[in-house]
Amino acid sequence: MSQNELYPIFLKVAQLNVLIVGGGNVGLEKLTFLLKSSPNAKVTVVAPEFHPELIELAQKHAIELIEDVYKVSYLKGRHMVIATTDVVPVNIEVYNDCKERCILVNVADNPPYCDFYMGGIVTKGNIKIAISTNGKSPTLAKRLRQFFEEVIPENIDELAQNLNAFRKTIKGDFQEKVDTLNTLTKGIINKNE
Ligand SMILES: C[C@@]1(CC(=O)O)C2=NC(=C\c3[nH]c(c(CCC(=O)O)c3CC(=O)O)Cc3[nH]c(c(CC(=O)O)c3CCC(=O)O)/C=C3\N/C(=C\2)[C@@H](CCC(=O)O)[C@]3(C)CC(=O)O)/[C@H]1CCC(=O)O
Ligand SMILES: NC(=O)c1ccc[n+]([C@@H]2O[C@H](COP(=O)([O-])OP(=O)(O)OC[C@H]3O[C@@H](n4cnc5c(N)ncnc54)[C@H](O)[C@@H]3O)[C@@H](O)[C@H]2O)c1
Repeated sequence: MSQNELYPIFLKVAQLNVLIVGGGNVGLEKLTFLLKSSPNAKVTVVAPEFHPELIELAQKHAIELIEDVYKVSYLKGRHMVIATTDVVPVNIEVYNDCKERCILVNVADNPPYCDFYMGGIVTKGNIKIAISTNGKSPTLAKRLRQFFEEVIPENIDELAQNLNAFRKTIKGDFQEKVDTLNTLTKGIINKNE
């Protein structure tokens, strides 16, 4: 069985500069999922033309829109770039320009030109689960996201909040605190014990 070797991290996109190149259907889809998970993400979109829904979404979230074709100068100060244009050579140019500058880049729907993949994301308060199929089936990523959105209870966040409050009250050294928290939470997964 092949193994997913991607390493997931949870980015503070509100303090990173993200550039999306292209503002059509795919640009809208990527921006929608980015903002659904991270409503305060700092994003700029550059394109000569924008999907009307993208303009609407940008206004709601203070997203900067630049009405222009891609130029390498737009990479200045960016940490992460997502290329979504309908012109393959432009997407490849964005990819190469980013690689030269060590900027993380994703050419949407084009795995060989991705340093990272966007994932399916489930958020319940402070709890977040990211799903990857290693690029094998984005449809399955979507279905798994929908499944976990259904089955994970809304009040899972209360559990996290209560444990956070409790963890601040525990006395003892680090190991004693770890032991106390592990004993307390054992029942969450070992239902039969
Ligand atoms: C998860 C999600 C996140 C997001 O977009 O933010 C996401 N794709 C989503 C939906 C979706 N995308 C596509 C379909 C149509 C059906 C299908 O093809 O399955 C559907 C389903 C639908 O819309 O119903 C088309 C598609 N996508 C890729 C290819 C190329 C290829 O696979 O080779 C093609 C074919 C293009 C063509 O035919 O030309 C590639 C990628 N899409 C990824 C992410 C990365 C892998 C994630 C993973 O590991 O699973 C990766 C590798 C790169 C990337 O783009 O980051 C989001 C669901 C969000 C949600 O609902 O929660
Ligand atoms: N729409 C889909 O669901 C889908 C699914 C799979 C693959 N794709 C592929 O993804 C690509 C994009 O699809 P789309 O539906 O978003 O296309 P689209 O025509 O809706 O959008 C393309 C966007 O790229 C912009 N653009 C064009 N040249 C540019 C440049 N030089 N610099 C910056 N922006 C530029 C356009 O102004 C527009 O905003 C296509 O190659 C398509 O075949 C699309």
